[in-house]
Order: sequence, then C-alpha cells, then structure tokens
Amino acid sequence: MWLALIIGNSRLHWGLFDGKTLCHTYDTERLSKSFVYYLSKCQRLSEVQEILSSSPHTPRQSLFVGNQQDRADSPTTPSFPLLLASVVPSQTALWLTYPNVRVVTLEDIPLQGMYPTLGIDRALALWGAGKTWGFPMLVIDAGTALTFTGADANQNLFGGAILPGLGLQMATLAENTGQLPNVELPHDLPQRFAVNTQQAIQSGVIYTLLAGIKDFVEAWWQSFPQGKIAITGGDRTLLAKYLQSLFPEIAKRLIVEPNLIFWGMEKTQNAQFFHNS
Ligand SMILES: Nc1ncnc2c1ncn2[C@@H]1O[C@H](COP(=O)(O)OP(=O)(O)O)[C@@H](O)[C@H]1O
Ligand SMILES: CC(C)(COP(=O)(O)O)[C@@H](O)C(=O)NCCC(=O)O
Ligand SMILES: [K+]
Repeated sequence: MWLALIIGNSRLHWGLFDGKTLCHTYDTERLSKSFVYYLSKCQRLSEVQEILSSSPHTPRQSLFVGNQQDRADSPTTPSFPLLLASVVPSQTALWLTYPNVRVVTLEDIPLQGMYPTLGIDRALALWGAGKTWGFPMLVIDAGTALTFTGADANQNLFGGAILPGLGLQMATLAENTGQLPNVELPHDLPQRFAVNTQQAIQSGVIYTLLAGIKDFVEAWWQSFPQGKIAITGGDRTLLAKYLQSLFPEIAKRLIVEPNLIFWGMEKTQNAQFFHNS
C-alpha cells in the first residue's frame, strides 16, 4: 500500500493505492506538522484511513496509545510510502519531514518539450489522461486556477493556458469591490441576462468561462480533429453540467475524471519504486 498526495492551492488530495489500484481518495484542508508526524506513525491501514477521513484532521491521541513508545524507537516500523506532487512550495517543505516520502518532479514525467516552470499537477494530469485514453490529449483542470494543457500524438507538450478558476473569480469580485456579495455557484446554468446582483455575477462568470472553454476546445480540434479532451478538478462536475446545457456537442466528447493526477502519478517510475519495495 502507498499514499499519493497532491498539494493544490485550495486543498490536499489524497489517494490510497494498493499497488496500481486506487482504493480510496480523500480531500483535506492543509494539515499541521503534528499531523505529518502522526501519519508517519500509522502502522495499520485502518489508522491511515481513520486520520484521513476524520474531520477536522486532528488525530485522536487514543489512536496511538499503547504502543506509541515501541513505534518511536523501533527501526522495523516504516511509514506508509508517500508520493508527493505539490504546486505550493511552502507546503512541500512541511511534507518533506515525512520519513518515507518521494517527490515527483517534471523529470519523472516522460512528456517532451515541457518548460521548467510548468506546474507538476498539469504535467501529471496530462500524462495520466494521455496514457489512459491516448494522445493527442487536452486536459482542462478546473481547480483553484483553471488550466488547459495539451500534448500532441508524439507526447510533446503542445501548450496551454492559465486563468482564475470559478471559485477564485467569484471570491475576487467579493473581496475587491464595495457592493458585491460572496455568491455560490448555481447547480444549473443560470439565465444569461440577469436582473439581480447575485445572478448577474453568476451569469458573467459562468457564461464568459464557458465561451472561453468553447473557444479553446475549438482551437484544439482545429489542430487535432481527433484530439481527446478530459476535464478534472473540483469544479469539473459543475462545469460539465453547464457545458451539457449550453454546448452539448462539446460535453458529448468530454472525459470527466476526478483522478487524472493520481493516474499520472501511478504511471511514473516513482510509483514503480513503491510497487517493488
Ligand atoms: N469541498 C470543497 N472544498 C473546496 N472546494 C471545493 C469543494 N467542492 C468543490 N470545490 C470547488 O473546487 C475548486 C477547487 O478545486 P480543487 O481541484 O480542489 O483545487 P486545488 O487542487 O487547486 O486545490 C473550488 O473552486 C471550488 O469551487
Ligand atoms: C497553474 C497552477 C497554479 C494550478 O494550480 P491549482 O489550481 O491546481 O492549485 C499550477 O499548476 C502552477 O503553479 N503552475 C506553474 C505555472 C505553469 O504551469 O506554467
Ligand atoms: K488547477
């Protein structure tokens, strides 16, 4: 068993693997240094599962009472292997205190033509999607930031784009204006021409984002008529639903998949190391 951890800009994403099989996923808030320590002391799968699914993530001392001393001193109790991919350097530093950790870097991903500052989450999601469904592949990651990241049939980075994600667009309006409230995203596509403030914000953010996605997707298909498109990230389901209502011909060709980055991590040599250890 091994753990995959993706540190995004909003939260942490956890995957619990049995070899190549992804058994469980968890999303957590950012965690404390003592959490890192407790996780490193977990011996049984049930302990890992309990502390990752507890909320808030303050591990109960009682979980470890009894044989904690043995564990601290024994060299024969290694921690669960942890494969880490992070786009938040301060958080990477915290998780490097975990004893059995390996960090995925761009060098571990066999895509060609990557630029040095490309986000590891983008490269992994693209690698995971392309290896699973084939290249050319365009990944839309609807997370804190919304990114497009494409690779051609030769697994060469074609390029992409970065813009504020849905949540960030809404939050920025509320934070930087005197009269705009914090507004939730609606479950269904709102009416375009709104007659109140809340719906006007929803309409503006959603319809311009959908138009932008359509434009990128059409440009992608112009370059790669048979090119595939996968969407991931915390807002993927909502966006796929809006697209289904507004542009069903695009929605029909979208692969909606929450775990692209985990698939990418599993398909690196680093994971191979854990399979063999
Ligand atoms: N339980 C949740 N907590 C936080 N964000 C959520 C949640 N469910 C959906 N979201 C949406 O997911 C987006 C963040 O996506 P995510 O992929 O988790 O971000 P990141 O990987 O960048 O940390 C936010 O814009 C938010 O709208
Ligand atoms: C674009 C991102 C902020 C997306 O982060 P996320 O929304 O997944 O938290 C991240 O991939 C990143 O920091 N990229 C580095 C710049 C680049 O990819 O060109
Ligand atoms: K993202």
